[in-house]
Amino acid sequence: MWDLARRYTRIKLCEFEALDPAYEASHMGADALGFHLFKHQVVALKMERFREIFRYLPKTVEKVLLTDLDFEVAVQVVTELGLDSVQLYPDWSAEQVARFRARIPSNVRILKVMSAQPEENVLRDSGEFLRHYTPAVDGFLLDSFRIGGTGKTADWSHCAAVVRSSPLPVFLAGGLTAENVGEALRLVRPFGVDVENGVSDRIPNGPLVKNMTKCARFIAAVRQSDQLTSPLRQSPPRVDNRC
Ligand SMILES: O=C(O)c1ccccc1NCC(=O)[C@H](O)[C@H](O)COP(=O)(O)O
Repeated sequence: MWDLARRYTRIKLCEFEALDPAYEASHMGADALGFHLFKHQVVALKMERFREIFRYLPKTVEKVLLTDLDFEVAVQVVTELGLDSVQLYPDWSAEQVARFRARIPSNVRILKVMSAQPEENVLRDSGEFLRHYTPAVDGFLLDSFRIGGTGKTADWSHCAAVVRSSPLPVFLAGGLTAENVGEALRLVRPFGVDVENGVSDRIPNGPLVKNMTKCARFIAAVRQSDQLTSPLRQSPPRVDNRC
């Protein structure tokens, strides 16, 4: 579990494919970094790449695998990679998630992805969704859409209602930037925030690459908002003493 007594907004930056940006982001103050491994990708190749990156990251930075892999492959990958968390896309039942948890290292946190479009969720009623998965997971990642990386924001009043009714920590994702994250935090008050497009640049006809200036501005905006919105919010511990 996260140390919930430490009241600062957890910052999760996605998606990392190379060592340099991951290393820099983790020393810049990101709490968690997201690594994508989806079914259509070559599992062995990506595992090799991630292993190489993980060798150089501070242990205190949470390494999160985003995945839609089938059950047995996911167990193997999560077990072998030495991750801190897994962000699950498959719509396994809570019972299946519990079986998954029993097969992976006990320190690995499970985040269940939830769409802010209720009709995209396996259980359309948000309350029912939260109740179903709460016993099996450690938190939720509430994204604007079922398929992430859209760069689009959701209805933040709906997200705020989800956060209020969730017994577990919720990460807000979808279209966040250094410019709008303060407002998102004020309205939604999530446990953490997740961002991809807002800290990246699109290579024309190519992939997203991390823009380290945008990463730094995003982290600074979250920390500034923590100071402004709640006197109870604290600064995060140093990078070598984080939880
Ligand atoms: O990022 C993707 O391309 C992606 C594809 C399929 C499933 C999930 C994906 N990303 C998940 C994330 O957690 C993103 O960080 C999240 O959707 C926020 O993205 P953005 O709106 O670009 O900030």
